[in-house]
Amino acid sequence: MGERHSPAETVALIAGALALLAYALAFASPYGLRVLTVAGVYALATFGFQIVFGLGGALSLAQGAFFGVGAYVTGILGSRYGLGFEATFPLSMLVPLLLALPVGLAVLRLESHYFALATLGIAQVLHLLAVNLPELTGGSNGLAGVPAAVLFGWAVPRGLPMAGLVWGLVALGGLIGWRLARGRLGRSLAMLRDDPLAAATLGLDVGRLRLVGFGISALFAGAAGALAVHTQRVVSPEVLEFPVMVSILTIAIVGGRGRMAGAVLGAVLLLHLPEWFRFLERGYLVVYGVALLATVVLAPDGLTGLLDRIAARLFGRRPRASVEAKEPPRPQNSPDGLAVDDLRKSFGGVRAVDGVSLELRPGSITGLIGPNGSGKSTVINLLSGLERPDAGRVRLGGREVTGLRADRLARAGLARSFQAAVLPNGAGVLEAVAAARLAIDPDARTAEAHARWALDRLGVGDLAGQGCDGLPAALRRRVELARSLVRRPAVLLLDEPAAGLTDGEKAELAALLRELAQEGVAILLVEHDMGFLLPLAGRVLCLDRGRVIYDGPAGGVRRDSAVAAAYLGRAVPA
Ligand SMILES: Nc1ncnc2c1ncn2[C@@H]1O[C@H](COP(=O)(O)OP(=O)(O)OP(=O)(O)O)[C@@H](O)[C@H]1O
Repeated sequence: MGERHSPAETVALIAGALALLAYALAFASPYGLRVLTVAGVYALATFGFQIVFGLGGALSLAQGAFFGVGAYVTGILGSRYGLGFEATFPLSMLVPLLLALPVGLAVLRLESHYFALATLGIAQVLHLLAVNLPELTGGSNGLAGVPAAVLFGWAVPRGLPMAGLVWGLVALGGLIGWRLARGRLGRSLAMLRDDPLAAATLGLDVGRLRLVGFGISALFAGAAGALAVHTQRVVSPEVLEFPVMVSILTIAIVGGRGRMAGAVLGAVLLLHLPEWFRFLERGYLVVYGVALLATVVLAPDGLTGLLDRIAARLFGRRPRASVEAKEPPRPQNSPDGLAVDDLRKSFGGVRAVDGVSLELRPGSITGLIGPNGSGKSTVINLLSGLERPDAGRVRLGGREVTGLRADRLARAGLARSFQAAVLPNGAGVLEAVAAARLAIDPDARTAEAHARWALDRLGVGDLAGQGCDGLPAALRRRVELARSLVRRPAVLLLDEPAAGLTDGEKAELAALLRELAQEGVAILLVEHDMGFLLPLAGRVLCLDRGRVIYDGPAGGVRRDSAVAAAYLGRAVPA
């Protein structure tokens, strides 16, 4: 999170760079230099893939295709039109980007496996085009005699100069990729990787973020494709075939998902393995397969993850710089709260929500009860934008917001919790809470200071340095609530926040909710636990099969015959 490299990481980076330099200058044969150059090309292509796939979790199988497009743009413009590197290189990045944007708009909202297939389709269409447009592409033979990269009038020869050019661009690309990954984009992408719906309820525009990631991946792939052609001096449909994609995917996974250093490490290793095991001849593939399997099984976070763990064991974990708590500013709370009129939603034949009207006034706590399956969660999903209503109107702060997307509603001041608290896998607690302000604070340190304030307010400030994984359910709920609180919402929708809490914890939660209401937040509380809910809520609505069967003061719920009938066979919960 916005932090610099640790000393150990810096030493490792410098040592790695020096080792590569020494090898290139003193030991590498011309052939060895060529392998090293190609490794650099693949590292560059993988930087982009680390952003879209490693961080964003979108398995884009178009990365190989963008690489191929970049290669063809340089090949065609260089060999047919005699354009120099200063023109072909940027165009080799731009054309894949121009391809990625419309394609991305069309396919990025698909579910992950359909998205992977759709992007694979792009690669196949491009391959067909490359083979079947011989006037332009040279057909299946491709184009030979692509000129050297001409830089400031100097034709960069193969060997050391070309290796220098490629690795110089790898250093630059790696730095840009690292900054992107550590910055707001990378942190946002990492938040939506595991649970895009939850990320949207924090105000992140999932579609736009993925599109930006996809576009960046195309830029990197195009740059790599251009350099590949200058290294090989030929371009053929092979650059658009699946092995390129498989190599990029393997490099990312072996090196470590989402890590720029992983892309470099993975590329150098993967390109050199065949050379090191060449003496095994055909047996090499078995060794390669076994090495790959071993890495995936033994180092699931890749080689960089493994190195991290070794470093942590040797030097101990880095103590987190302690973060000063800072109260996030309150936005102008919407004076009118949330007003819902005749909301309806059916799933097939099931009328999950059937004409619900309610009003959440600033400073009020409203309870929503009903037997299992009566539509309570669906109401919250409709109000938070995760489902679109079939009919009805919703106004937030006096503004019509019916059918608005979850991220827009979140940015308009609405926050929600889930029945099972959703926290990002592998993230630290402070990081997870700070991430809830990604849509508000561009600066990570400010977001962390606000996150610390929210955790303190929930009495779990001491969790700040811990990871989310493995937290007990009650603490997960508090951390999730901190993620709502840190955004200073005007309207807070809570789905069974007291489930699984001890009596003491419930009392603390009740006190906090009262405080929030006093500050002007409008709260909707879905709850089965009447002992918790009724003393808190001013007003209670009871749903049965999607309809409101009680709407009145909390005190009247237990005496109401319709409520009793809805819970027939079960007593109205204690
Ligand atoms: N995505 C969906 N697709 C199909 N049916 C759904 C969907 N979501 C909810 N339903 C149905 O809508 C009805 C209301 O469900 P909902 O989860 O809103 O109830 P609930 O009151 O929150 O229940 P619980 O107290 O068990 O959480 C149920 O019959 C449920 O099966």
